[in-house]
Amino acid sequence: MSELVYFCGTMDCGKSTLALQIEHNRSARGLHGMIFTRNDRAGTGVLSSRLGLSTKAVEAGDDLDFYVHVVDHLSGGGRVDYVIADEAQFFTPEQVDQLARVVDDLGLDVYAFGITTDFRTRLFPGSARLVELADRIEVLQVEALCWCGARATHNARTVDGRMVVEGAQVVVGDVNGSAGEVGYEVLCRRHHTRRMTAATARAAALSPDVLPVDTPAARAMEPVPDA
Ligand SMILES: Nc1ncnc2c1ncn2[C@@H]1O[C@H](COP(=O)(O)OP(=O)(O)O)[C@@H](O)[C@H]1O
Ligand SMILES: Cc1cn([C@H]2C[C@H](O)[C@@H](COP(=O)(O)O)O2)c(=O)[nH]c1=O
Repeated sequence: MSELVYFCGTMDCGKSTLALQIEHNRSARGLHGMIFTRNDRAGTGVLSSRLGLSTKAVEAGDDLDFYVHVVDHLSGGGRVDYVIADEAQFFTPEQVDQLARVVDDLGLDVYAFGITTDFRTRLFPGSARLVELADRIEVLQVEALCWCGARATHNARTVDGRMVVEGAQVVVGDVNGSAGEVGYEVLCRRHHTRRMTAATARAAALSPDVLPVDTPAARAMEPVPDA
């Protein structure tokens, strides 16, 4: 039975890497995948992972109909055995309906990958529709970690290491943004709620106004004395 599977997690937890592994394993057995992405950091028409691997992909703008695209390919004599769709949070809800139709009407497995919530902890429209429609939701098992060592569950948007809570829902970027630019940092819920990033926690730990806290995480934040 074919399935719509939604693989989700925070930024930087290995979603694109898993997408590339699924593609590798299936193509190594002679199967043909159709690969889509949208707004990958590496550029248009490419699905890339931070491990350095990448593959060509169809850029899925708002006007792309996934179902029509796959049907057109099959009608032209092409072969499609499964579909991979990365950065699925950026898809429209209608596009997620089209992915479900690829499963139900064409009998193909669809593997979608994306973050569920934005920097304000709100669902992306595409992710919400995936949660509503997916046959299976898989949370990635490689945990991204908050600076405190807890499992990271939320994505913070940062500028110069400080969390920001205003701005457009979609701003393409990476963890560890450069100075003055929008970046992202994954945090546990407690530190997302307190708007405490690694940089602000470090600044607070160094401040003479703050009482010393003796926890492993606090010790890890302490400056290393000169040798
Ligand atoms: N230098 C490295 N050595 C080992 N693993 C790395 C390295 N750089 C990144 N990674 C792994 O890659 C993951 C990010 O993979 P990626 O597929 O780009 O994430 P996502 O698509 O979820 O944002 C990190 O969580 C880490 O596990
Ligand atoms: C939280 C959040 C993220 N984004 C962008 C930033 C990246 O370009 C992608 C996520 O990519 P990854 O492969 O999962 O690291 O989403 C955004 O536009 N808005 C946000 O709120």
